[in-house]
Amino acid sequence: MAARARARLDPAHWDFFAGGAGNERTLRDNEDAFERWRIVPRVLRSPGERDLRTSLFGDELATPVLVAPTAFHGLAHPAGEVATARGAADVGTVMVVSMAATAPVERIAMAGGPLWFQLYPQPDLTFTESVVKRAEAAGCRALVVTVDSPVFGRRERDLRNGFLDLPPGLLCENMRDDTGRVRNIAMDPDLGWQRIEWLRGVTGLPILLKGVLHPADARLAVAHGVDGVVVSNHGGRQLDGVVATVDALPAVVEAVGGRLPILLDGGVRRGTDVLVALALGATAVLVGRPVLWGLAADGADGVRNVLQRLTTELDQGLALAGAARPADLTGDLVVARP
Ligand SMILES: Cc1cc2nc3c(=O)[nH]c(=O)nc-3n(C[C@H](O)[C@H](O)[C@H](O)COP(=O)(O)O)c2cc1C
Ligand SMILES: CCCCC(=O)C(=O)O
Repeated sequence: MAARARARLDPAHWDFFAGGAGNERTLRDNEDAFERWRIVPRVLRSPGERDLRTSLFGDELATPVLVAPTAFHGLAHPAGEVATARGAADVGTVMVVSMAATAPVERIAMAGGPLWFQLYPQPDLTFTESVVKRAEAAGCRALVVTVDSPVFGRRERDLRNGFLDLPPGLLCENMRDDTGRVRNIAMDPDLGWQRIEWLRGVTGLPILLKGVLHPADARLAVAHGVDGVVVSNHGGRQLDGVVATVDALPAVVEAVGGRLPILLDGGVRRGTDVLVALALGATAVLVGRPVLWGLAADGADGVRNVLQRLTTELDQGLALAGAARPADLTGDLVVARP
């Protein structure tokens, strides 16, 4: 799917989607780290018909594989995020809409599937609040606050390509203010826990923090009353050299101690990767680039295809490991290779 996407994309846009920060160590390591885990299956457990349904914040999803928020789907396919949302809705999972989407959240919502909204809190609080209200009004079911980006990562492919902004005709439609002007997305170096407390007062939606890697931050997330944590390094696009997400997961799971759902993204490319993440304590995973490859290759069908394949592989993996449902995937079913 990646090869088909690459053949279709402008090379600078391929680099924007595929690339990471710095030497791309973390980008590579997210995938490689899954190679270091091995499954220790159970036998004679009569897994029967598997049941992949996953509850999150009161909604039931058909699969624990969600669509990570990624920017600029209009670069991948003319139907952009609307096509992505259709593919996700078809498989019965959540699409997390990026704040940097090239389609308005109201139109993405027309695909009918469950949406969450990803937020970069802006220094302008009045505007930030208006974006949150807009996402709520469009029917988004949770807010995913990206906390790993006080400044933008150094993406050398984009610097080399001179890829700085969207081409004419594409805009960050959810950055329109009440005068109709489209604002630039600001990264806020002053973002701190007080902003999370402020957000808690602004919205009744569940709040997830995306980009937690350190167990101390996971404990603070619990203390601040957030509703979920996404173990993520932004797909290796922010700080290069950061720990791979599946390697960071166990300590975060231990710190949270079951008080919040923990999700993971980064390097999930196979159903067996999902299986390993769930066995290590994640409730669900999100996929970024594979969804973009599906979108670029085949639009909504390609997105559906990618999500369905991961789900089918997970289903088969569950049966072969002796599990009937995600909750049966316990930590004893995986070992780290020496
Ligand atoms: C092209 C691209 C754009 C992204 N845009 C956003 C974004 O707007 N907001 C955000 O929180 N994360 C963004 N991310 C990070 C993803 O949500 C996710 O953390 C990452 O892609 C997961 O890794 P994977 O691509 O290996 O599955 C982006 C990632 C990519 C590849
Ligand atoms: C202003 C767009 C930010 C997109 C993003 O988060 C990424 O490219 O990783």
